[in-house]
Amino acid sequence: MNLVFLDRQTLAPSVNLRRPAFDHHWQEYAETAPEQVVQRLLHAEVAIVNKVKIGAAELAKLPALKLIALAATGSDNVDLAACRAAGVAVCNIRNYSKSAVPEHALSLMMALSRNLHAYRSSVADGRWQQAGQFCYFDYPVRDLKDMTLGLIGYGTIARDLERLVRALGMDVIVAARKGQPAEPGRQSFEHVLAEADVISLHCPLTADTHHLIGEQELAMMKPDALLINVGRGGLVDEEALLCALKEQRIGGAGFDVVSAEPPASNNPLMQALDCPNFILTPHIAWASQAAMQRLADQLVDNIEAFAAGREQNRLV
Ligand SMILES: NC(=O)c1ccc[n+]([C@@H]2O[C@H](COP(=O)([O-])OP(=O)(O)OC[C@H]3O[C@@H](n4cnc5c(N)ncnc54)[C@H](O)[C@@H]3O)[C@@H](O)[C@H]2O)c1
Ligand SMILES: O=C(O)[C@H](O)CO
Repeated sequence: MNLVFLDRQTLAPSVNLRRPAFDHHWQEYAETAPEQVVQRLLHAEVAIVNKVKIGAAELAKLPALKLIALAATGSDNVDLAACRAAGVAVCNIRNYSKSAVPEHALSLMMALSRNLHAYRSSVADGRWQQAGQFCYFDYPVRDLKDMTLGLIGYGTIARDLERLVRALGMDVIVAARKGQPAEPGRQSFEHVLAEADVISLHCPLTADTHHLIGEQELAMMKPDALLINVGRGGLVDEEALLCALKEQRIGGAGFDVVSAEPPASNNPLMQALDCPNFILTPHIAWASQAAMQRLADQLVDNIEAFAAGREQNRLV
């Protein structure tokens, strides 16, 4: 079996990626540009990708391909419908980041609610020396205790985040899918937007969730609410968020993801970086050594399962 990993560099060099325990030929590339995908996968039965895009146009030219093994939970870079139509199986990685990503989301929430970023910058700028007393109050400092977290998407990561924040004394409400009514355990999407002090996004990026949060939704949020996005960039209309931040219509935003990564310098969120209440990290919520190693082990498990004729973590 020919296995080709198109973007090996998306896993840190410290990760031990064992070779599958069956006869195979392994080829890996540090990175792959869109125009190189077909040529590199021409003889591959198994394509391994983290973020390289594979769509209907590529699949049409890859008759040998049998499996796309995602080195990620998110599958928005692969056209699942086209894979189904082409008879190409797809599997992803599950549960590997259930500590890492919730901890990152919580870090963003804490940093924003206490304005750590703004205070750190002002200390660096000499503001403390000018304060004339032992402290100063340029930015609000808020406790998460007694705040309400609104979860959009309630899978592995969201449930672990819920466990963490409940220990801090936060209340948690979970949104029903947009356009669907409230049901036991789920409040309507609009109710969650209006009631939560912190909104955190944990659903996949699909046609249904693209720009789930836009101008209208931002306007429904409390004026001091925080928006956390460790899911996917496309979930939020970035222009609308930039306006809301600049016009101080929301309390702050903590993002680990943007719509195109790495972001172009004209990405709206790059223009939000001078807002003291906006924090952007470079898609590293998942990237603890422990989580990445779990991902790498599960990636090879998935491929071995496929080779043995077992369905494991299959999306298609
Ligand atoms: N920033 C990072 O480093 C990082 C790491 C891992 C995962 N992620 C992202 O986080 C997402 C969630 O990961 P997970 O492990 O919790 O996945 P999961 O599959 O366990 O949970 C996703 C949840 O979203 C729900 N959902 C699907 N469509 C929805 C919709 N239209 N509206 C509301 N909910 C919807 C699903 O029912 C499911 O409960 C992934 O899809 C990925 O995009 C980011
Ligand atoms: O979806 C995921 O698992 C993260 O984005 C890392 O690839």
